[in-house]
Amino acid sequence: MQIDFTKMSGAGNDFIVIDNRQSVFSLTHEQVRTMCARRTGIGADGLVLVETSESTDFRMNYHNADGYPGTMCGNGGRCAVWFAHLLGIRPAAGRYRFNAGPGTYEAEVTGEESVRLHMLPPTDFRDDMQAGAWNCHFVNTGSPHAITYVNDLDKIDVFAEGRAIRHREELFPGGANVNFLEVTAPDALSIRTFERGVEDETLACGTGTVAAALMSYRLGKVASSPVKVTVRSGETLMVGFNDAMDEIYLEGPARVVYRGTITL
Ligand SMILES: N[C@@H](CCC[C@H](N)C(=O)O)C(=O)O
Repeated sequence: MQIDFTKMSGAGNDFIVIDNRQSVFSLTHEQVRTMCARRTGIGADGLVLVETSESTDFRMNYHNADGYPGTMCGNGGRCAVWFAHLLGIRPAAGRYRFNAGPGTYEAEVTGEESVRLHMLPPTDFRDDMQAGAWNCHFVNTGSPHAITYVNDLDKIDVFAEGRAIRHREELFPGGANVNFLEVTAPDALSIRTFERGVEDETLACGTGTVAAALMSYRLGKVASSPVKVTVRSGETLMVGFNDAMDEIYLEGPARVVYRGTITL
């Protein structure tokens, strides 16, 4: 089976994006893992299928690199919108509505390879959860995120420490993505994320970035919206929100890296 794909980067969080509006592909867990494998496959944090939807412009069907369906992917959603724009799914519109999991999302193209995604309200804020030596907070922003604050982000062994927290099922049933945050200004953070389903540190995580900004505002660690969040790739994502946290956006780059064909 030959599959045409587009490799995309959402601030360094990278994805294999496939136009599956004709429902040609029904990829197995092993096929997704094979495609996402860094050394022997295309290599990606996840795989996005853009599919038809009866009620919106398209459906985003997201899988993590481990081959299993993921929960909401913020950077993947932003890449899917730019991909839809390039496909001309709604020519000259610029504003899109799409389904992802149980949710419906809105987004707009804000410039060349720049997308603003409107996120659903967060749920399940929790504080002061002790994961070994780490005092964690938790919130679900479409995906589950554990959050801990550090003073020197570059010195953290994100793989080892993040993996240990990720598997604390007694604290986070089903596991969680793990975010290490450093507050750098009254409106700015730096973040590093160990991602569930990738089982490694990623260069960015959209729902993690949103979790970081909302948690930090709620705890009084940042003073205003929007919050500028510097991710591991060095790029910046913007998170804007109102005090009620029922209007939230994630904005940043969504780039085409290359296009290719793979034979499975
Ligand atoms: N990188 C994504 C998060 C994808 C889902 C996450 N790995 C999970 O399984 O919870 C993002 O940009 O939000």
